[in-house]
Amino acid sequence: MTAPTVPDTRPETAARTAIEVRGVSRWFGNVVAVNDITMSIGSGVTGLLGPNGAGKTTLLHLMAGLLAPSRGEIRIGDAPVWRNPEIYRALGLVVDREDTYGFLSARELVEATATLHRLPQPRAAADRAIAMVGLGSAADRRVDTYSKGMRQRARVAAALVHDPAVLLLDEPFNGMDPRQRLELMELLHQMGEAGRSVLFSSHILEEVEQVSQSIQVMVAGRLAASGDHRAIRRLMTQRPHEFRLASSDDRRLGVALLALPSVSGVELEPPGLLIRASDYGAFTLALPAAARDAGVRLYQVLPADESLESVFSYLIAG
Ligand SMILES: Nc1ncnc2c1ncn2[C@@H]1O[C@H](COP(=O)(O)OP(=O)(O)OP(=O)(O)O)[C@@H](O)[C@H]1O
Repeated sequence: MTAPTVPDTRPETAARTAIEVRGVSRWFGNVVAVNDITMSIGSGVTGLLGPNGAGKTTLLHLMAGLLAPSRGEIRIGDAPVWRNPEIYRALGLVVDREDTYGFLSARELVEATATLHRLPQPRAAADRAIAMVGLGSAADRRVDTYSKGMRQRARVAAALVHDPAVLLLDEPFNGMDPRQRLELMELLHQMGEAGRSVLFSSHILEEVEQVSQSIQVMVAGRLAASGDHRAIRRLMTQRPHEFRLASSDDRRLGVALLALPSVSGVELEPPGLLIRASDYGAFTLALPAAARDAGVRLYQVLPADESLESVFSYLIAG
């Protein structure tokens, strides 16, 4: 039997520590949850974007060594993840479940985690992690008296206590209010800036593009796209799209819009207009000027097929 490889987690090598996913599939009976994924995650913040059921949780659990790949391999740094408990020195995971012991304070929770990691000074490590997530003043209160955002912070502190080079978070923004969301985004950003590889899953593009340097899009178990937020936004907006418009003169507006290169169809559908645009981004940019030039006042512009599923199915079809 070969000895488990210990990944190098010194801060100066963290920037090089990447998660390498090579040809990984995972199936559960007949369900293929992750289908032949190859990706490489470097330092900084990466968003794993996909609709419900895309396979994000399964992929994160594979990366965290909690699940065996049915095929392929995942490595962190130079070390395989599966059957390699040493990997947990380099890895922190925040799962998508409210499974914190409510009777503990955040400090007790984080210190217990530090002890499990056999850190030499668990108390000091817990204090550091709690300060990082900004829970200082509430750290000695029971976790079940916290808001959802505070509980999430406590769980992030526990995942961070051993200063891992890689942090994985499953839907960390779920159920948070806008302020808590911003605070957590700032924290992820700081951790990425410090050279860690931070990967978090989400089904909301706006959330992912605000904080991620790079985005991996998963649909139906497959990697559908990857790139920086501009490239992904472009992919999602330069696509055919339908809009419903209401205006002071729909007929006149319809004629004016037909002249736009980004418009491929116009139908008068009282009480408004149905527009088929060949390019979402170009159309939304051109619309206000076209209406103004035609002397028409716009009352309403509604995307007619804005569901995330339609965006994602376009991506896999494309
Ligand atoms: N233990 C399991 N047994 C059987 N099927 C599973 C299991 N875990 C996941 N699946 C299936 O694999 C697919 C991917 O699920 P997964 O939870 O990874 O997706 P997800 O993108 O995280 O979605 P969500 O955001 O809804 O959790 C789904 O069809 C799911 O039903």
